[in-house]
Amino acid sequence: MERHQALTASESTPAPYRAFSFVPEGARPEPRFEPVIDQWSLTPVSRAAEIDALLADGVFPVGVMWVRHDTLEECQRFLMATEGVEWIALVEGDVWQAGEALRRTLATAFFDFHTLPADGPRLALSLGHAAGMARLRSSLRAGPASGGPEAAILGDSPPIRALRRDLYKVAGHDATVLIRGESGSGKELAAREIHNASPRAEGSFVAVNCGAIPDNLVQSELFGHERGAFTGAHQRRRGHLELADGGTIFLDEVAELSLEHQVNLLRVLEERTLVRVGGTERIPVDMRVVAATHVDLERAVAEGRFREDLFYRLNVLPIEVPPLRARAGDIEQLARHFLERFHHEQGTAARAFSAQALGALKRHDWPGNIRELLNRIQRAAVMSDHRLLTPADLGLEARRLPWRDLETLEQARTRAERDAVQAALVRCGNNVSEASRQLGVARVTLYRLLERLNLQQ
Ligand SMILES: Nc1ncnc2c1ncn2[C@@H]1O[C@H](COP(=O)(O)OP(=O)(O)OP(=O)(O)O)[C@@H](O)[C@H]1O
Repeated sequence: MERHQALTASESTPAPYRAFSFVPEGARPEPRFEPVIDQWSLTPVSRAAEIDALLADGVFPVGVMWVRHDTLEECQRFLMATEGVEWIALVEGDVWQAGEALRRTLATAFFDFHTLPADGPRLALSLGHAAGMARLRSSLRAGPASGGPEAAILGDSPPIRALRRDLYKVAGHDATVLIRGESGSGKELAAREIHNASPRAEGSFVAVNCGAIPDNLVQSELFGHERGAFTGAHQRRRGHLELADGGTIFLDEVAELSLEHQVNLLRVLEERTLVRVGGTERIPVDMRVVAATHVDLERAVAEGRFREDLFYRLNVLPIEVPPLRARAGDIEQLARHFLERFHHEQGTAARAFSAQALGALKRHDWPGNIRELLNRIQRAAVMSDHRLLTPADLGLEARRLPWRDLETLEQARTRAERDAVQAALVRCGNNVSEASRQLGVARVTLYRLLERLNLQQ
C-alpha cells in the first residue's frame, strides 16, 4: 500500500500513543493529507482549553499542527496558548520557498517540521522525541517542591552572597529593577526571589519571555484583547501586564521588543494604565516591574535598537547576576543538588560524580551557565545506568592535547565540530532547531553533521 495516502491515523490498527492535532480554521476543509503515523493516533483539538482535560486522559503533550503562511497567525496564537505542548509542524509546499515569517516560526517555535505528504515512520520518530522532550521540560518547569531548597538561589560563593544581599535590598522597594546577566545564569530565579521577599509576595509573579513572542502577537499578549478584536479572538482575554496586577511582572529578554512595542511599554510604565487591543477603556494596573536582558543595553541604545527613555525607566535598580564561571566555588554544590533531584524525581541510577567528573565540571567554561549544568547533568543521569557519572557521561571528556598527540587537520576539524555540536545541543536541551540557529547552520545541515559525526539524537 502506498504510504502517503489520505487516511486518518485512527482508521489504521489501534495505536497505543495519542497526540493532538490542530488544523487552523483558515485551513479547513484542508488538509488533504492526514498522515498514517505508526503507533500514534491523533486527537483533534480546536481550542487551547481542551488540552488540559485531554492530557489527564493519557494523551502525550505533543501534537501536529497544519501550518500555512495564510494561517500562520492563528497557529502562532495557538502555540502561545499551549505552552506545555511540543508541536510538530506539517507544512504544505516548499519550506525553503516560504516567507521569512513562516520559516522563522518553524525554526523557533516548533519541535520539528515535516512537509506534506508526511512520511509516517519519520513522523512517529519525531513525535516520540517530542514526547520525551515535553516530559523533560515539564519536569524542569515543575521545579522544586514548594519550600524545597531550590525555591531559593543556591550557592555560597562570594559573588552569589553579594547577589543575595542586593536582591533583598531591592525587594523592599517598589521601584523597577533591571537584571543583567548571561543566558541561563539565573536571572528569572533572581526576579522570583525579589518578588518572594517583597511586600507583593502574596500577589502573582507573571514571567514573560519577550523574545519568545512573535512580534505580531506582543501587543495582545502583553495588553490583552477584547472579544472580536481580531479573527480568532472569541473571548476577552487579559494580558500578562493585567494579570500581574497586585504582583510582579517579569519581562525577560526585554531588549527583544521592537521599538514600536518599547513605546507602548514605556507608556504603561509611565501612566500605570493600559488599553486592551480592540478596547477603549484605560485599565489601571498596579504592578512591580522587573526586567532582564543578556544584551548590552547601553550599546543597544547607542545603536538605536533600544529606546533611551525606556532604558532609564527600567534601569532604576540595576542588578548583575554573575556567570557560573565567576563562581566556580558553587559548581560542586549545584551539580550534587541537581543530580540528587533527578534521582528522586525520575528514579535515575546515578547518585554521585567520579573524581574525574568533578574535575571536568570545575574546569569547564560554562557558556550556557546554570541551564547548561542542569541539562548536562539531566542528560547524563537519564542516559547512564551506573551509580557514578564520568566526564564522558557529562560530555566533558578530557581534551587531547594536539601538540602531544599529533592529529591531522581533518581530525582536528572533526573534533572541533563534534565539540561545538554537542555543546549547542546540551545548551538547547536537544532542540535541533534552536541548536542549528546558535551554530549558524540550517537544520538540515545540522542533521547531516549529526549523522556524519555519529551523534544521532
Ligand atoms: N543559583 C541557582 N541555584 C539553583 N538553580 C539555579 C540557580 N540559578 C539558576 N538556576 C536554575 O537554572 C536554570 C536557568 O535559570 P534562569 O531561567 O533563572 O536563567 P536566566 O538567566 O533567566 O536565563 P535566560 O537568560 O535564558 O532567560 C533554571 O532552571 C533555574 O532554576
